[in-house]
Amino acid sequence: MEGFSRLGLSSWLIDQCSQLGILKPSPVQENCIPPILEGRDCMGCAKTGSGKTAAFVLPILQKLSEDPFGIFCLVLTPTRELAYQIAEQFRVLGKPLGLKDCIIVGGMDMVAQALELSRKPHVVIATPGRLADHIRSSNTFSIKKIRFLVLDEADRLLEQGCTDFTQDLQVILEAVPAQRQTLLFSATLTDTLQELKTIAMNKPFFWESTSEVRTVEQLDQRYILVPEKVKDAYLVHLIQKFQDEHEDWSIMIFTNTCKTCQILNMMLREFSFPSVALHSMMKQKQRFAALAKFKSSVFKILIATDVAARGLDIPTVQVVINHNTPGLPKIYIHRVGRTARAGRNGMAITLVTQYDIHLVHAIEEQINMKLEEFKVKESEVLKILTQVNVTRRECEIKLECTDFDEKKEINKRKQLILEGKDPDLEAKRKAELEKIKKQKKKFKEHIQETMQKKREAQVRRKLKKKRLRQEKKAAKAPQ
Ligand SMILES: Nc1ncnc2c1ncn2[C@@H]1O[C@H](COP(=O)(O)OP(=O)(O)OP(=O)(O)O)[C@@H](O)[C@H]1O
Repeated sequence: MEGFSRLGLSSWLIDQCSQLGILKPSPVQENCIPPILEGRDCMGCAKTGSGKTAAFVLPILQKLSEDPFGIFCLVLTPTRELAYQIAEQFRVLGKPLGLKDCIIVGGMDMVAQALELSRKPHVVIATPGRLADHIRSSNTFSIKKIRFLVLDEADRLLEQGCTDFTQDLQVILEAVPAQRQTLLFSATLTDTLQELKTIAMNKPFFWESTSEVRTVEQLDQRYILVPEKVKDAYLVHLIQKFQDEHEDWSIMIFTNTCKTCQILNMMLREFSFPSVALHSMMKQKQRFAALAKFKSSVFKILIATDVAARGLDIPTVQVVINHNTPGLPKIYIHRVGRTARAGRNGMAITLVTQYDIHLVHAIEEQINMKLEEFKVKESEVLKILTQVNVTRRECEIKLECTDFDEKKEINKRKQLILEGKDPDLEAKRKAELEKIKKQKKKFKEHIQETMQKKREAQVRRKLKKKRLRQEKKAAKAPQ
């Protein structure tokens, strides 16, 4: 208990912490809570599962208890599930305050959210897209007086990845006061440090854990080198092995696309594995239900896209399997961070094909350690290979009979409309770009072909000259 009071936190907060089993501050809490309580902006970069959420929730609650009003704090986070998780921490730790929170995420009823916002909750936890929509369309609430702005997974919010938050972020930053405390947290802040400094301008306090290795010590990191065609058989074999060898087990599997996620889930269920999928093509209610069932161990396997890669705190996860090697080391760090949290042990296994070896090298360079090979009896895998591949193909055919691809197309169109673009015009533009690309490729190939022909002709000419010289020499030589 001594630890937290030394940081300047009140006894009621320390009592709340102990109810969650938080007895001693973790390094990120120890280092970031005092400057936040002093009123400084803060950027905290610490490993996955090291307690970054409480590092900002605790000092905010302390400040809120001293001068309570709504809306006091705005937390932005990249995914809907993460918003609910953060809200839960605020709720539990802030219970004695009678804390009112409000979650503003996409996929949920906008009118109900607008009503909740108008009731001036103390804390708003939001994904940028939906909050920006509310700011654009409603004048029944204001975030002009907030004291705290938190960007959780701050580097992701600034990235222009497949979901680009930057425009929405701009709208939000224009709606919050310049006089505020800004707190930025992530396990991977360093790449976006300069951009982050433009958001946290109040002489930010920057803290980064000093350890050389960027993943947690308790995490056993392995790889299996597999040909693409036998990947699924390896996956099924690995799951079977964990099921056979462990009483209490729970696995998260990451895939690169919604479709693969869906197909693999169907396939695992064909093999009677207790699995459930989580990806952005699912309805929000299904997403929450899937996560809740996995958290409560009704399902032991969660198969997900990178929508679940960051922040989710599910202590029971013992193993993370990367069905594809992540293209960016940062994504790898967050994915494998879903296990071995808060001092627990865990294992991460990455399936690597011959085409992904350079990606593994990039990951190893970033995390500053080598992955070890996970030994598997190949003969065991070969026994199930045909059955697994046939089952997968059957699942693919089943999925083709549904409107999955169509839905994807509709979602894409919806997204473009939300971004203020005309989907048909965009399709035309894309087709034109494709055409130009093809023409360029053809032109390049044509040039390469011409150059090659020239080179060959040159070689032929040289050889001919050489031959002629030799023939002349031979003719001149005495018989
Ligand atoms: N001081 C502490 N002692 C023990 N457990 C803690 C402490 N602080 C937080 N925890 C617990 O550790 C777990 C991980 O915390 P949290 O989700 O905040 O990690 P994180 O650093 O935000 O991870 P990520 O980078 O993956 O988002 C949670 O279950 C939390 O309740």
